[in-house]
Amino acid sequence: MKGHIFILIGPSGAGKTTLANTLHQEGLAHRIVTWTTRSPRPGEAPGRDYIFVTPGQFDAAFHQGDLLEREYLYGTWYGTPIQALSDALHQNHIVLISMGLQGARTIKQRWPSQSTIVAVLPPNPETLYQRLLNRGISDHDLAVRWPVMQQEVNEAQQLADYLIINDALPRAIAELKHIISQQTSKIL
Ligand SMILES: Nc1ncnc2c1ncn2[C@@H]1O[C@H](COP(=O)(O)OP(=O)(O)OP(=O)(O)O)[C@@H](O)[C@H]1O
Ligand SMILES: Nc1nc2c(ncn2[C@@H]2O[C@H](COP(=O)(O)O)[C@@H](O)[C@H]2O)c(=O)[nH]1
Repeated sequence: MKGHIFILIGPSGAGKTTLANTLHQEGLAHRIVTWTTRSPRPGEAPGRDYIFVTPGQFDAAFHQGDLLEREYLYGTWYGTPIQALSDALHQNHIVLISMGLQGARTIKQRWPSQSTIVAVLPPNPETLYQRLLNRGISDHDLAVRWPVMQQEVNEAQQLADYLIINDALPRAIAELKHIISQQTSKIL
């Protein structure tokens, strides 16, 4: 198996999804659609951005063994479908996925030599705050996500193999491509 999983971690709003979507759309990395019990945001499509399910459906999938890991973040469950991820690795894909810290640890333990953790961090807290507002975050979500931001930054820095400061987006994209090239010996 020569596939590789690049896991993006970091606080909410740091730009993990934006970076991942860019490389997915350019055909440079494989997307795994994960499961969540939250509702879609405006512009999100079921099956493309997430598999949106009820807590009951999520629980059933987890207990049937369909999810490799599950993580409770910001009052919501998230989980990775095991079949899709194993298939992608067996097909030698370069997978790029955004995850919470606990999920990243689980994947690293399972595929230590085939996974790389990349922390995506904002240039400063003010910019992060503004990006969350620009994304149209609700007062409730802001109250849940913002207070844990600094702890997420600290823990992400400790866990990651690489760090990207997502200031100017084109630069952050170039850095991510460089990391993937280094780890896989593929020129992106
Ligand atoms: N370099 C950048 N410059 C300006 N805006 C950016 C940049 N990167 C991302 N954004 C914007 O910031 C917002 C948050 O980005 P994104 O949704 O990708 O964050 P995230 O890390 O995936 O968050 P979450 O963990 O909540 O899923 C989005 O509106 C996105 O368009
Ligand atoms: N451990 C996992 N974390 C996941 C998964 N899918 C997404 N996530 C992470 O959840 C937060 C919040 O996402 P949002 O879309 O509600 O803003 C973010 O950090 C994602 O990376 C997963 O399958 N497992």
